[in-house]
Amino acid sequence: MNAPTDPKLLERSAALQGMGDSRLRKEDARFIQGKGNYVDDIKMPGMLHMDIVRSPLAHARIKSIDKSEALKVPGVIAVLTAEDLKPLKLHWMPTLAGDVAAVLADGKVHFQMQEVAVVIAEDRYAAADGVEAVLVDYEELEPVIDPYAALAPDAPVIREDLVGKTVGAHGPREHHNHIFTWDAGDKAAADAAFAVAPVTVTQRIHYPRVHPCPLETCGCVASFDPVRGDLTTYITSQAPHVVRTVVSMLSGIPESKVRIVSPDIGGGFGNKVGIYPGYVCAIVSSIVLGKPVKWVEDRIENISSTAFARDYHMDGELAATPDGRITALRVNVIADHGAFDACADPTKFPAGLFHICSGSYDIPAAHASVKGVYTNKAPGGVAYRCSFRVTEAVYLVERMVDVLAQKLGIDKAEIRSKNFIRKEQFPYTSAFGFEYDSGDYQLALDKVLNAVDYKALRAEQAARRADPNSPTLMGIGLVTFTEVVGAGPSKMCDILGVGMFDSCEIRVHPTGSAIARMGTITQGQGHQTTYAQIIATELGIPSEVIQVEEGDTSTAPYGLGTYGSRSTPVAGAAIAMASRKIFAKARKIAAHLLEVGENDLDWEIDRFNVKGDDSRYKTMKDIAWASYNSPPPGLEPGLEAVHYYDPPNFTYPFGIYLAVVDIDRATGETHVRRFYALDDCGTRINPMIIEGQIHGGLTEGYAVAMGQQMPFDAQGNLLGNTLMDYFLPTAVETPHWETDHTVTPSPHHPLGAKGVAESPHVGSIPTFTSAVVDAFAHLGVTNMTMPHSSYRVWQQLKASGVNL
Ligand code: PCD
Ligand SMILES: [Cu+]
Repeated sequence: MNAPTDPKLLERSAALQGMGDSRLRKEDARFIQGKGNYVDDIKMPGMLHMDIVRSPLAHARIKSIDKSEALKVPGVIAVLTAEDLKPLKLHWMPTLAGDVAAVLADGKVHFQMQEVAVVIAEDRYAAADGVEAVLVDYEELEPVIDPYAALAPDAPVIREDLVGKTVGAHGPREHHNHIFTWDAGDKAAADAAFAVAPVTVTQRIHYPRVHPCPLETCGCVASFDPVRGDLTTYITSQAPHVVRTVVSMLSGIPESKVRIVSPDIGGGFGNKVGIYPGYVCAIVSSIVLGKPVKWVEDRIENISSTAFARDYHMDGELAATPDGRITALRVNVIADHGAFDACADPTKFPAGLFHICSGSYDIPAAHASVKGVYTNKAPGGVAYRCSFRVTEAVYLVERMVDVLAQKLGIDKAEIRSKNFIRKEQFPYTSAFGFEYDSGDYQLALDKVLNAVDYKALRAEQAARRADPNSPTLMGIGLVTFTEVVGAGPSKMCDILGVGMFDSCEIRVHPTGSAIARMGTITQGQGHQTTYAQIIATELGIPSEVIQVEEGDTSTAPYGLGTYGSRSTPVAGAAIAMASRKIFAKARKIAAHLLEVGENDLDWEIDRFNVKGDDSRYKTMKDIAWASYNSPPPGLEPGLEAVHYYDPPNFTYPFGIYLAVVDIDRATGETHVRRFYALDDCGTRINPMIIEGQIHGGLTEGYAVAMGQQMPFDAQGNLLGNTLMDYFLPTAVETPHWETDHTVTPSPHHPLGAKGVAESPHVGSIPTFTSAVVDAFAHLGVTNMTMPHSSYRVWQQLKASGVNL
């Protein structure tokens, strides 16, 4: 469709608020009035409250649990332990990664704050008092905190339930604390390239453990109806249909009698993909007691026991020619998965999509190996604003390219440009076998370098370095990343056997408004706004009268949910395809009404015109009415369609990020002077929402790079599980963001759109590190471990002898 120029047509097109329009968010009218409806807002008659007894120790045997005092607390109705769940075979549950996790500790605790027992009471206060009164007698065991130490031959056995199990869900296990070893690429080819390489660099890079920390913590209200035998659960889930399937499998209740509803969600960020013991216990309690049971965790519980992210210890190596052409990449990772392997990845990918670690570069040979290890820490390994370990992969390759540039004395921008996959090489198959769909990296890089006047920045930096009295060190960070999002083609991606397609159902009503439902679920992304825009453009119905619903498994078609920036690549495509089914039927109806052949019609914004005579037309509104009133003979009445979209490939959005920092030589404080983010997500549906998503992702990237961390002491105590310690930037700390874009459509997506929401997180974290390290580059520093807090940067200032 060509963009109209005629003012009347422009007006008609603008009235639709379709794709490309920065339409204001429809959901905000409710949110800014405090009218959101979150899990904790849900109250049901007779509802009981659950609270959890948690382990103070990281590794211990449970000698006894005494419930008697707790049961005397007024209002306490029941206390459940693993012993009570055993007859139901629910004391352990399967994880998404093919392991099992304790629902309630079965004889042993494996991490601090692990769930040991639950207390059900008439109100939240009584439940908390009950928790205090449960007496658990522990026998301390030696905790295993360091993942390298976990692999020592004589390391304590963490998972006694797996003793003697030599094969796990992802292949052989070589040690009692080893989970899997995953390999990708061609080891022989990479080794051969290294053997003859004139230049090689190596670097150990730790990406520390962090937590997604959404503002709303996790929780649910489970309500089992003993008369009808059906179960409704309101839950903070990014994947309600998957929860329904799992709940049915675990409970034996037919899936048709299980209804899962994700109401408004106060941020997900990967933290709300998995199934937590609290959910299972609330559901079991509701079934056993025949009453609704609410469980909502508090902040400390959220940070210390629900899914963490990252914790990758990476050894990277690059081989190159003396002029900076990369010839091979090798990487070995020790992945600390905590006590249970509960990573939320597509089933066949224990290390997620780490294969993207060859980045935006045409690297002929590459090999990656990831070893998963158990430690006495909370389980997780989720995609915190990242498409399954893409953040770790991008961090690795971008750090390595900087290290190589430094060794060779080549500028960061130049070495990247030299190794880019060229525009004409797309579709490009990487050494790891991923087929990149489209990109134009050089165009985007040039745009950024011009926008910030890179040459002038480097000149300023040189002058600063030459001045021994300069109060600050100046650093320039540059990252040119590629992501892989839109899981995914069901030939490659599934969750517990269910292919990772997504779905859309659209019904156009007689008066021309419509309702659409998808298998995804917004957590703040604005799907109600943007999804309507796709339909508006496809069908010529104004966005304003298109109602978008998600998150209720009783009404929405089956879908795999929202995470990994998959909604636009997968559900977005399903929306386009469902619209096109309706469009095809509408054309038939229009031809019938106008008494011409279908080929004699032209589509124009919101109507079919008779070719050559646009005084004869039928609008989509006319057609909707006719479809219920006078459909052509032989055509069934109504105007609706369902589409399940199985994408042929992932989409590969990319970006070029540049940061300028000034580090105070006295205090180590890092001031972000400039942050320029150019993103390319193909066709853009709502530029304003994209900008908001980028601001959000950059802010979370700033949080991770500059302050977030989850340190453990030798006993396995998590130091800092409140927002006093765990860094969530506010408007005060957050730098100013400059955004820009190029548009390289995806050739295989019906709209040309790629995902965007994770890019700013994935791309910005290595940019901050690149900038901070760059401030010290002239002093021989090649790497610094996040977070780059003032204290740690100050330590580097001292170590480099440049503190004031
Ligand atoms: N091309 C394009 C793309 C896109 N878009 C838009 O934007 C958004 C986003 O998208 P995407 O990218 O597709 O994504 P999604 O799927 O939807 O989402 C997801 C993401 O999202 C983000 N963002 C956000 N926001 C908010 N507010 N909140 C939240 O929570 C969140 N989260 C985060 C995360 S983390 Mo993961 O889960 O970790 O994996 S993943 C993630 C939406 O609305 C859409 O429509 C447009 O417009 N265009
Ligand atoms: Cu990830």
